[in-house]
Amino acid sequence: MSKKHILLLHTGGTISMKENADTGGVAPGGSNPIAEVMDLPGVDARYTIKEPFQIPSPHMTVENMIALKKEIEASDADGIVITHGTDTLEETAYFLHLVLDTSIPVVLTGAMRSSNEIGADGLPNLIAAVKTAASSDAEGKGVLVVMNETIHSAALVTKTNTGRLDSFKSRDGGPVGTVLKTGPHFFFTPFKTDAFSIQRFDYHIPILKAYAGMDAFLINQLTTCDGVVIEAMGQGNVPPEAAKALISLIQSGIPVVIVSRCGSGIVQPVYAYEGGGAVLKKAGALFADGLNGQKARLKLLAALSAGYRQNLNVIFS
Ligand SMILES: NC(=O)C[C@H](N)C(=O)O
Repeated sequence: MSKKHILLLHTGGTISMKENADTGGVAPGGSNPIAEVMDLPGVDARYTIKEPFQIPSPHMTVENMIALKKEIEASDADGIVITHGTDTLEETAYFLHLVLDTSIPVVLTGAMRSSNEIGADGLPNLIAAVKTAASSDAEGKGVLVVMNETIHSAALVTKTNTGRLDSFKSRDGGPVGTVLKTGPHFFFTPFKTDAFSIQRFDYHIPILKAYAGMDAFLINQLTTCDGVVIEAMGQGNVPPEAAKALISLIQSGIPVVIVSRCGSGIVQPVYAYEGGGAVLKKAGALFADGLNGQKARLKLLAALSAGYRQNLNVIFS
């Protein structure tokens, strides 16, 4: 059998950084240490290696994500691995999950420790990601994230811890698989919706967080936005003054998407008191199931870009 052809796209992040022995600071050096690794032990594949950019992932933009989409669409590889900073890895993974129309494996990975730190996880993560991308078992599963020998769906995974190697978790749905010495082993196939055919992406969609005593001040500044995501309390509730301001945004035609600040669980229009989810829903707020704020924002952006402005209640149902 011929070797699988893997397109490796390096974008930066800690996986490509080194710790300065004198200052302890972690930053990109002159060259990307992970891009120099050509011979991955235990993997039988051939590679095309590209480095479209080398940035810390807090610098990642939707434009960068679109550039990755184009690289993937232009490639004839059997599988794609993207190395990425972990801070926004889930956002790039989820955006690609929403907009790519492909069944080949697309796997993102990164590192919690830079290449010369004790316990550096970049190389083992890269090997596990390539093993996954080279497996036909990974086809048709949407975009995957491989960290710490665990395979996650881009739709479910989030970074849960600032520094631990096991930071990436799929809190509600659970991981979709694990990477063994022999290759990936899947527990189930994650649900994947049709790809959004995006046109433009210059939308202003801020994310707000609800807090006890939240008033209208911040929300009233958002009258020129294309949409707002609010990390509401519990199942999707906000304080009364914040609710009034959100409802007036909705009435002026601005989509308002409700997620929960809990970090786990599904938002539901349960509570019918002032500011409760049932009242917000009745006023036209959109509920984003179990998505976190940063993913709900990308879903709204993709839906607006694909022309679903009048059907957002179908997309967020
Ligand atoms: N572990 C990491 O990659 C974090 C880094 N700040 C980044 O996202 O670029």
